Amino acid sequence: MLRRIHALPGVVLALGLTVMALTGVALSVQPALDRLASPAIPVGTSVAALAEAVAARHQGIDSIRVRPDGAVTVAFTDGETRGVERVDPATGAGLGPYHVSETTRVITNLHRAFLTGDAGRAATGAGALAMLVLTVSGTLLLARRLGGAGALLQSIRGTPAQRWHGELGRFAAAGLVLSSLTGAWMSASSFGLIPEHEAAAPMVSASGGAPAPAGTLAALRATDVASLLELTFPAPDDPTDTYGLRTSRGEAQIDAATGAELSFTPATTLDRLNGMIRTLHTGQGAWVLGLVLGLSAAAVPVLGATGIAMWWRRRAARPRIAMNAPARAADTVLLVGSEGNSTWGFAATLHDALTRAGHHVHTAAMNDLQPFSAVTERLLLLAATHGDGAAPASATAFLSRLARQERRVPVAVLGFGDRCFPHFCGYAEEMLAALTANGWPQLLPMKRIDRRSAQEFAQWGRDLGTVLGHDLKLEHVAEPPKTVALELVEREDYGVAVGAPVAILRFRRPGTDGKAGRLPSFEPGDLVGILPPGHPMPRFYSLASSSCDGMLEICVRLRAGGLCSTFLHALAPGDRVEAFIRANPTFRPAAGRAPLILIGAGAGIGPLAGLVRANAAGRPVHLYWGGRSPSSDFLYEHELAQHLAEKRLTSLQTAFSRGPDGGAYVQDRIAADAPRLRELIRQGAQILVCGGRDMAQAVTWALDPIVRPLGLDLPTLKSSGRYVEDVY
Ligand SMILES: Cc1cc2nc3c(=O)[nH]c(=O)nc-3n(C[C@H](O)[C@H](O)[C@H](O)COP(=O)(O)O)c2cc1C
Repeated sequence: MLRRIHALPGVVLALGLTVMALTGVALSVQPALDRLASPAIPVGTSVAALAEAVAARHQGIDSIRVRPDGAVTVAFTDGETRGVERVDPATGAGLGPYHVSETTRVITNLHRAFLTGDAGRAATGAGALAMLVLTVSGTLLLARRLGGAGALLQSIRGTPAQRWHGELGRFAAAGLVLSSLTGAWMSASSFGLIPEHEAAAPMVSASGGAPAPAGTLAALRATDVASLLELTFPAPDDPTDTYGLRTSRGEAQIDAATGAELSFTPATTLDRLNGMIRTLHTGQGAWVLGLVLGLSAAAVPVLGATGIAMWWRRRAARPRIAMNAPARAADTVLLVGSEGNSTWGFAATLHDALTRAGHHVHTAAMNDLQPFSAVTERLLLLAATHGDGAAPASATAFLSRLARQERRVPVAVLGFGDRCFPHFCGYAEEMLAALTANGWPQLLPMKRIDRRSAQEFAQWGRDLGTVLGHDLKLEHVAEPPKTVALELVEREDYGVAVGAPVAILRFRRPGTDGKAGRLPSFEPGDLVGILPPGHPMPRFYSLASSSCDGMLEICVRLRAGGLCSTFLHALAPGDRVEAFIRANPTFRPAAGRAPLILIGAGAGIGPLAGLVRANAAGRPVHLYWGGRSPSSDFLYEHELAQHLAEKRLTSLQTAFSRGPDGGAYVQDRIAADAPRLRELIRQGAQILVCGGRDMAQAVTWALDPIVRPLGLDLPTLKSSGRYVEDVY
């Protein structure tokens, strides 16, 4: 719901909000320019002295105004000539005619009303409110994603669009809340929805005597120019007319002959509030605030573009569910937890079969769980597992939402996973434990589906049909991933002599006329899915290059009986494979220049070497890597030496289990380097680990005593994104 509140106005109003924001940026620099252009208003100069100095240069004066931008102007009538000039508030000397440039006028009009009068003003008012809703909902979404309000400043992981959106959003949030609240207020008061105080001056009777020179009038002598807003002069041919003196304290009428204060109407709280809101919105008279608000507004176009990119990606990735019943009318609620979208395909098959059997089925992402209606009879949960037994993207908020659900209905959990992972269907199990602990009745015992097995899914469908009292045939045909052909151009072989063959394989996209084609976009640490010939199930490998390197590189260890690794190891230059890219945004270096500690073993060096290669900016990067023998499987040996010389790599520690020095593992190097690693972690270093599960486990044991004295532990580092793993 919150995401919809954020995404819908964001996508629909992006263009209008961008116009308002960019014009706001242009106007925000005006107070600083005005501050430079206008002489400072002195303290200690009386309004009387200023009025007298100005009166000496003109035949008739209508008013002296101190404008919100700090300029002091005089409206005068000299015979037939009327005009407005800027004056020096200290001396009353003329500084030339006052005018607002045509450009500023157009920008202001665009900002306030899209150049279209009242309708435009109403639209910008609604835009300000929408911006407020977007900022507040965006902050709540970010807090939810990072694990609560207390985690709002933690590093943000995800795709580049997600990271830019989150980083800029939290940078600009305070300024945008201020601008949108004050903008909505000003818009409401311009339409009379909030009263703008305009107290009528009381009727007074002036003495009617001959007007005295302005410089002699007591009430004007007692008022400092620093507090002046406006002084209106009496009409020269009307002896009963008075001076009108408006200051921040209120409005007074002054007798033109005696200088006595005939009336005083104090400024109300509403007057002061309106003035303060105008200053907070425009920054006029507060130029630093103006610049801060301008910087916040400058983030809006980027927030709009990245927000639309994220929305489009999510929309395009999700399969269409035909005949999706609204939640309030559904007897069956089917929720999906998926990262790579394949579980959505199973959900669509189940949804169709249940709908054909006469059920009203509402299918949605697990994060979009809504309170059940009175007609809801059952809940079906289809959940994949990602990370290391973790929730997939569309289920991260599910368990906390489930805890708020009042009604319990019978529930069936179907886990999707891969038996090769130690936490097979770990997230589905975590979910089941939470459901059981909270007293949810089970519709069916939990089932785990290995590697998207259509047979296991069909079997579960039969069991579900038995419980529902009718046949349920689930014939799922997995949609094949959209692949591209890749051609092997180069291979390097290692490790044969030590019984651990590893190949570095470099592919290109075949193009026309023998030229390379355009590779899909990817970064080191993303995954490439490769379909072994005749097998629909892809195998995933971590990428050791970025698409900017002009080739796709992977490091593959030959596994005994491994279908895909055997296929890849048999490839010769010129051979082709069918492949697709799967982003792996959690395994990325955090933005900034904090040191990186890269730890890996064997073929796990692939993505780490790719990260080092991409470090042209010379960020401190320390690599710990373990192999078997320096003479047989020292992967990337020459390239790493070059990276050290070019400062892409700061330090390299290797460990060889069959080395000449008796053998050591990467965790031994870590333990031996404890003081240096502790110092790097104290400086905010991020740790990225890639390789086999046993190595990763041994690394956590070696690191734990290193981080403890810093008041840290690995779960904390993991949850803040400072310890990330790509483990297989
Ligand atoms: C990076 C990655 C990590 C995974 N981690 C696990 C895991 O810890 N346990 C598990 O059983 N399956 C794991 N899997 C397998 C997925 O759960 C399985 O492929 C599932 O069908 C994916 O569904 P989805 O495409 O809807 O996200 C992982 C898959 C990937 C790509």
